[in-house]
Amino acid sequence: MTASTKPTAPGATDVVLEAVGLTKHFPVRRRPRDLLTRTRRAVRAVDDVGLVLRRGQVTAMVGESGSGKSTVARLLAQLVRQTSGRISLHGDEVRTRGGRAFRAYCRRVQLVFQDPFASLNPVHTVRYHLTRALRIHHRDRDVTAALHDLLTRVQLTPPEQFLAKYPHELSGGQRQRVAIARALAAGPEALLADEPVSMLDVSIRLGVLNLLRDLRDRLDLAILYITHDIASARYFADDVLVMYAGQVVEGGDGEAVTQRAAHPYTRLLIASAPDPDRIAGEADEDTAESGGEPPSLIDPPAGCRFHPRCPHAMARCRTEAPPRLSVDGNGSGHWAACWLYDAPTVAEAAT
Ligand SMILES: Nc1ncnc2c1ncn2[C@@H]1O[C@H](COP(=O)(O)OP(=O)(O)OP(=O)(O)O)[C@@H](O)[C@H]1O
Repeated sequence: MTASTKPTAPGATDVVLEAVGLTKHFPVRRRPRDLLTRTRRAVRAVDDVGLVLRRGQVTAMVGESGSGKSTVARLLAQLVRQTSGRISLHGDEVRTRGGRAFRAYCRRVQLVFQDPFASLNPVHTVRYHLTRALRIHHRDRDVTAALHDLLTRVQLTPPEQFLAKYPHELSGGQRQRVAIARALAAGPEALLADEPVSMLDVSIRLGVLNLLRDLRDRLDLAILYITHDIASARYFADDVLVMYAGQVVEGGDGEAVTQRAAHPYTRLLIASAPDPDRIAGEADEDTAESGGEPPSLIDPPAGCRFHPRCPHAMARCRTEAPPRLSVDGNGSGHWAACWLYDAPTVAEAAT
């Protein structure tokens, strides 16, 4: 049974941002032999990705390096243009770049980058960064009060102590809080957080994740949390999407995906994550054989892109790309793009 792509509870009115069939291929410079054969090659960074961000919910996008997560964030933030597919905010598709509707979209969908040091200008103070963002987006606001609000909201208090500081005078966690405050200055409805804690010391990561959770609850933000760390997604996200080689291979509510992972790749990710409860050397029998590397995105494998690494690969997996299939058949919304969940295929394989 193909899983429904319609949003489940909470209702469709809670949908803030939606992407359908989102695809980004980066052209690769042609080699001399490509000129002869007229081959046009491309890195298929994102292929046919669908996602929904809902008000007051965190959706985690998990996958290993190079799986296309950051490209999805840059597409949603309109920093790069998609090759195909559509992105809509409250049901309105973004069609043109420029103009009032596009500017409103860019205000309402804000991106927080992985490296707060690189995203803040070292020659400007916190006051400058935040004032500039406020002036661009809300010319009529009382700036002093707004600065105070923003810094309090990201728990940099007392605000007066931080306004005159330069990025190098702040800790990594404080810098990321300033970057988050700058995103909030626009008054967004969706926040795209691209590995927001991966450059921070382990000891302060939890504080920043708790801040994002607090913002989700207080401001009803729709948050996309991009990470390679499935353990943090388990802790933090309402919904989880798992990306492999440019495609989303599993999705559902956070608990289902992380506690009852269905796709062999998700199981591999979980088995590879450090887990203090697992005895060293002990491996899930499902994942023990799944070694190997992710495939080339210029020439990805036919069929399921995970099949060369999959311990359960069947003949069909090598030729046909699996659709989203319901994992439990009870309408929970937990799905996997894996032929293991196609009843006729499994029956055939068993005979
Ligand atoms: N501008 C670009 N031109 C060509 N290829 C690109 C470009 N940007 C990204 N890619 C390629 O697209 C693929 C996906 O990259 P992306 O950065 O989205 O992955 P990621 O999952 O975010 O990885 P990481 O966690 O390492 O950032 C990679 O193979 C990358 O080399």
